[in-house]
Amino acid sequence: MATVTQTVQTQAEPEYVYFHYDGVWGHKREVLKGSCRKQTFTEIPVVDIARLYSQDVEERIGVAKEIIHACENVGFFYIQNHGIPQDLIHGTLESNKKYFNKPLDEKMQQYIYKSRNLRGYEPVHGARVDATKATGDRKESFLFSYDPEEDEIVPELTEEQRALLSHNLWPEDDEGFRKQSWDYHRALLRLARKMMQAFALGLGEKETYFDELVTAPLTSIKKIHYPPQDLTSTDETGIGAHTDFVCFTILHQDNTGGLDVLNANAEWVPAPPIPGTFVVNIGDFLMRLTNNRFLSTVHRVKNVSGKDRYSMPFFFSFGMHDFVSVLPSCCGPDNPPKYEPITVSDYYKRRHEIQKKAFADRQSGKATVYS
Ligand SMILES: O=C(O)CCC(=O)C(=O)O
Ligand SMILES: [Fe+2]
Repeated sequence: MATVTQTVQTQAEPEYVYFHYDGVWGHKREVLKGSCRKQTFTEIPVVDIARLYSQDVEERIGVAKEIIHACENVGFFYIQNHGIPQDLIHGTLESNKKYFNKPLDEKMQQYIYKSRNLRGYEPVHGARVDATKATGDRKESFLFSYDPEEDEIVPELTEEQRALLSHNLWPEDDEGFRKQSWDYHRALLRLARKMMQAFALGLGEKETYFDELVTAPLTSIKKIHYPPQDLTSTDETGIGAHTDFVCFTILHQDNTGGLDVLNANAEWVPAPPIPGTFVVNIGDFLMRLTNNRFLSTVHRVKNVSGKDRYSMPFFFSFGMHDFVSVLPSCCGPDNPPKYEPITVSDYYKRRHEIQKKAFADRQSGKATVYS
């Protein structure tokens, strides 16, 4: 007698990676396997930007094209030969460490919720990017933002424009920390403006296309200290998976490692430290401006090294008062603008409201449950 064997095909449940995007946690990407896998990156490209400083525009265009390729395909890339002196970086990292070594009550004098617009110090577990983690991010940070008086060329601003600027909360009696921070900021601002010119060139615009939008840009430097994570806890993370909401970020990471970047198959690709480089990543605002041509890529930090990790993202956006629409070179009859024009100020106001509400919900014990 013949036996009939019945095979029951069980469909595997899809797996997802969750992340924080556009101010909220809960966005997800399916982990793609087998024939469903897409063509996507498996490493982060390195771009040598020395030729951006060449007198020959063709040389500059060559680098700009490499940069655009990375923005479209990865949204993350290292820059090499960027021109920022190593001793300036080293001095700034040392002064950051000194700051984080101060007693907590001294640092809490600059608590971000004492400031009007979230500038200053945020303690360990103060932020919780990954809402599935009960304890919050295992990191402390100090954030300060653009001050026109500290720019190489002080921009002329109306009273109304000045009113939109941030108010930084500096530690009293620590002139050295403040001075070091602005020296580093000035150097990074010069580099960021250069990068903006490269984006313009690579997109086929005039090199100076964005110059007027970056005379008084919204910038922030976040000095971060990640103490070693508790390896026995599944609840610990350095910073949860997220996208940055600015135009782009120039990140300095020390040699500890722990930064991961999410590709289209929802695999985590490491972005290990490469001496002498910065990591540049595209944020939501530049993705918006390029009608999604540039990728604002999800990333996270897990500090499982057993050591302290120090990093410094420099976040860069246009001026607060600037009204920005999707770039003409990134839309057309078959590709209409996906986004309304918006001022940077309104865009940020919305994001800050979301952040303040999330903080208030946490304080009042209101829980959000994610599957
Ligand atoms: O610390 C890092 O390497 C990344 C930090 C980061 O992604 C952020 O602050 O947005
Ligand atoms: Fe980030």
